[in-house]
This record gives sequence, C-alpha cells and structure tokens, in this order.
Amino acid sequence: MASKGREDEHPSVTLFRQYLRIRTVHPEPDYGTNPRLSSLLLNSHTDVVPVFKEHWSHDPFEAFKDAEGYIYARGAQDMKCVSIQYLEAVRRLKAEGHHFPRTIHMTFVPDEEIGGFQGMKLFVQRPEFQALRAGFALDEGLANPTDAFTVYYSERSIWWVRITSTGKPGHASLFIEDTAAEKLHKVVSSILAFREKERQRLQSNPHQKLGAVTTVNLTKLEGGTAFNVVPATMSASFDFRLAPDMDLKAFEEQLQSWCQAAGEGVTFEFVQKFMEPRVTSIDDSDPWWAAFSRVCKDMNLTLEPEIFPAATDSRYLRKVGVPALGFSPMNRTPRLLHDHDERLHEDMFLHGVDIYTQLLPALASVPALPSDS
Ligand SMILES: CSCC[C@H](NC=O)C(=O)O
Ligand SMILES: [Zn+2]
Ligand SMILES: [Zn+2]
Repeated sequence: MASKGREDEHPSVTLFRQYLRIRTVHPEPDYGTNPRLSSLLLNSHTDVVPVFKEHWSHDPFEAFKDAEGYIYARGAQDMKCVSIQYLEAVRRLKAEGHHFPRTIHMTFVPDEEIGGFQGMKLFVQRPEFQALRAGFALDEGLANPTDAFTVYYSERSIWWVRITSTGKPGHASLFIEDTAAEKLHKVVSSILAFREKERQRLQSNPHQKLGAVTTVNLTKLEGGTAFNVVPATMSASFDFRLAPDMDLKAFEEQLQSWCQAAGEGVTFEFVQKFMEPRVTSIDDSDPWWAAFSRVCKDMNLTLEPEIFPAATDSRYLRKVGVPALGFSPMNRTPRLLHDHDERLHEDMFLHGVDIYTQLLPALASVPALPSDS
C-alpha cells in the first residue's frame, strides 16, 4: 500500500504532500534582470474549506496517496497543488541558472475562502503590494474533466443580499392583513422566477457556460418565534453571482422594484456587493495572453477560456488594474474542490510543474509595455 514517505517518490510530490498536511483549514523575491519592468505575480491562497471527515475515504489532512497515485487531501485541488507547483517550477528554473527580464513574485495569502477581506482585498491597498509592481498575475482556476485546460479571464460579481419584510403581527388563528410572510413570499417568487429564466438560458444552449449567466440561490430564511404568533419581521438571504455583462446598477434597481411591488416595509441590504467586475484580455494582440497561449499551444494543451463562476482573489487584483488569469493546470480531472475526497493524481501534479516551467519564462520575458513606464 502506498502511504507516507514512499522511498521512490518524486521529491516534488513529497513536498506537495508535506504542504497538504499543514492544517490551514478554517475557522483559523527573486529578482529579474530588468527591475524597471513590471513583475509577474504568482498568487495562491493557503486556506482551505472545512471537511466532513466522515465522508472521506482517507484522513483529509494526511495527504494519503493510494496505489494508483491519487493524493487525497483538502486543498489537493484548491489550491495547495498550485502553490507547490509555482515553487517547484521556480526552483527548477533557478537550478538551471535562468534569469528573466521581469521579476517573479509569489504571494501566499490567507482567507480567500471567506472573502479575502483580511487577505487579498486588504493587501492590494497596501504599499507592500504597490512595491511589487505587478504587471500581470496568475491565480487559481478549476480542474477540467476533459482533455482541455480551462483558463479564467474574468469572474462573476458576488452579491449577498438580505431581504427583510415587516408587516402586521398577531394571533395565528386570524386572517391578518399585510403580513411580513406574504410580502416576503412575493419577493422570493420574483427572484426565483428570475432564477428560472437564467437557468433556462443556460440549459437551452449547450455552448452556454455557467460563468456567462447569473445564478441566484435562496440560502437562508429567518424569522418567527412561535407556531401561533404571526411575526412582524421575516427575512430571506440570497447568494447572487452576476455575469460580467450584467448592468449592475440596473439590477440593483430591479431588486428595489421587486421589493416595492411586494408592498410596504420590504427592504434589502447588501452583506456583500462586488461592483467592479473586470475582464482580462484574451485577445491575441495582448502580449500577456499571447505569451500564455503560445506556451500552451507549443505544449499541445487545448485551452478553454471561461468566466470563473465563483469568486477568487483575482477580482481584487483585476480591480486595482493587474490583469489576471485563473489557471490550475489540471485536465482529465473531476472538479473536487470543496467536495469530499478532494484528490489529485501525482502525475497531474507533476505535469503542472512542467507547464509552469514553460509558462513562467515566457511571461517573465514579455517585452517592455507602455504600462511599464
Ligand atoms: C465571501 S466571498 C466567497 C468566496 C468563495 N470563493 C471560493 O469558493 C465563493 O463563494 O465564491
Ligand atoms: Zn481556491
Ligand atoms: Zn475554494
């Protein structure tokens, strides 16, 4: 049986597994030859989402490797693999004595999984971040079960919205007029009807990707104290992911009018509201994209550019003007991030190191751009 410390294991795999064993689970430079050029930033987050241990085949923090070479651990895909792949690729390039015009920086940031408020969101506002002079960034993507690799050039805007409805309270044996519940029900119906329209839009077109439509889910219902007391207040919480081509201002007005149409005393508040979606160029005339896609072409990797369906730290990088691509080099791999039995095959991990070993020289050698001066 394969387990910890197999003697013939590739040292990169050993390092990867050591990193996976560090419990970063919640609730807890190298210089280029031309420092005048903006740098290449390799970002990864160190935190991982919680586990339901009873649903795992192996201890999620042991980084158990089975006889076939699958490494089981929380973070195996999201995204401790990428952190070590960056380090291993840079180590290889250094060992081979390479130097590139652009500096490569690596950031290992906390709290991505809980919104990055104390992590990347804060970091991009700091002088230490400005000092990195990042011109382009790589960050996380998702595994692709097919032969292709997905690369993410934008992401949907995350909105967490709580709708609060207030109405007349009283004894639950009566027909009380204007209750909080009936008005809340109206807004919930309006939002779920919108959800259904978007769901149909996604389903009716086999080429449509999740990242290109808007999703919304009702995730919390709160209110009420007793069976026989009509409450004066009830609330519904929604997780919206808005497609980058949505008119966000207009959609906020739509929410407003759904609340108004439901009756008096229905209001909404934002618990989270991202308003500055940005798109990183995937046009062949863009030097960063040209470098990235040329390497993939040379390595015979098929790329599928998409919009990231959820939220990553790339939104904060793009917002401050750093173009970013989300890329986790895993093809022929089911998407198991945040799932039970998250795992990655060691060969896929090693192939990812090879990919970065080709990508980094190309990106760190992108010639001077107007934005560099
Ligand atoms: C509080 S922001 C949440 C960020 C999270 N990111 C990855 O899953 C997401 O739900 O998309
Ligand atoms: Zn992640
Ligand atoms: Zn995640």
